[in-house]
Amino acid sequence: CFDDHKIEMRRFALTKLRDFGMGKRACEDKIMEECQHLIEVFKKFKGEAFDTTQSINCAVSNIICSIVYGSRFEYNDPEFTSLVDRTNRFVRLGGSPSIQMYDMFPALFKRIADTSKFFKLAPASVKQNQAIFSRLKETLNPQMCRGFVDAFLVRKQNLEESGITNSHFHDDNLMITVMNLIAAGTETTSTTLRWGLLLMVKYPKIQDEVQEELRRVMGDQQMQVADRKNLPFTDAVIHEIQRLSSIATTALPHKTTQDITFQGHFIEKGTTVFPLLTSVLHDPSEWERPHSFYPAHFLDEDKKFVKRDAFIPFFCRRICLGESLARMELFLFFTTLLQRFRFTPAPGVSEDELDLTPAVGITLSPSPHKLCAISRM
Ligand code: HEM
Repeated sequence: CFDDHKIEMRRFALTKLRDFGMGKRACEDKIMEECQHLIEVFKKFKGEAFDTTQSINCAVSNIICSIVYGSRFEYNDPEFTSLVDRTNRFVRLGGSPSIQMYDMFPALFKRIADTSKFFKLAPASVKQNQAIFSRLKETLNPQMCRGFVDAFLVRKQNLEESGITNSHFHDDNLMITVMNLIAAGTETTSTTLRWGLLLMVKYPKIQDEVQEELRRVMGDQQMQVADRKNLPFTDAVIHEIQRLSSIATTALPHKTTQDITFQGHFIEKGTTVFPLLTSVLHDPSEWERPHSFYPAHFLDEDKKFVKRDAFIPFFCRRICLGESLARMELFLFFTTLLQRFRFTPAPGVSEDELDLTPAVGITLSPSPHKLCAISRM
């Protein structure tokens, strides 16, 4: 459900995220800078098998961190790695059946659900954010906001100076909004990217085609979002990665605003509904090969990219707040990594043996695996 304070926070978050570059050129530069850091980490493995989770999480998290806090972190900074690890554990634990049932029917499952591990994670994140906020407050300059937190603090200060003390701009709302943005902006995109690399390893012929298109159109040039339109096959592959992995199985809970009859079922106004995104992304009446990795879902007969109405990984109404950022990140990280590396299974593992069964969590992520990144340049 959406009350006044959520609407105000959502609107403020969206405006400020855009002000700090979300979906714009400035953000593109940040992502490309982060790609270079990620490439350096991958290169250090010298083609040996490794688990990409930590480094991809750090790279993706740094984008939302620099928008929210105003700066990025080094990948070996313990403050950062603990933040990223905790976000990861939070998402994994939050997807356990008992937490999911508690989320949907809190009154029924309050006593039964084992929420202890899940809720233990929150105090550490709160403490860590309080320390970051204090540092930002000490150096706050209202004329030069570095990120979302600064903008929030300046708005709060201005309201207080005008004598308004009951606004929604208070410390608790800052904390919850920041924690939501960091969690939503890290796990989703990094999980999708990890699916992308795993699928490239599993289907090397599709990886060949992507790399051939990148070579033909881009050569060694640095990627830009504007290049997407010239790379229809690669674009189709990225869409198909999102469709097949369907990392967010449901959207957030929504409430019906009027009585409605849906597929013969009467739903009363004010009922909470959980839209099942996977049921649409894998719907056999919408997709030719719903359970296969088939980039042609997004290509026409002339091999041009085509949009599909049933492609709704970000949902359709009151959509994901970070969609434009996520789309930019997926395109730039995926294409830059494939320009620089050939991805193969760990030695002794065949493509057939690679398991695509997802691990349970709030998002569906690949099961633990290692892969090799072999430098192409
Ligand atoms: C591949 C990446 C992503 C996917 C698949 C995804 C998907 C979704 C979905 C399905 C929702 C629920 C929408 C609804 O029910 O109304 C959502 C909400 C949200 N997403 Fe994303 N998301 C992604 C990346 C991001 C990023 C990078 C951010 C960073 C800002 C972000 C921020 C949010 C926020 C703040 C919400 C809650 C919006 C609200 O309460 O109205 N997401 N996302």
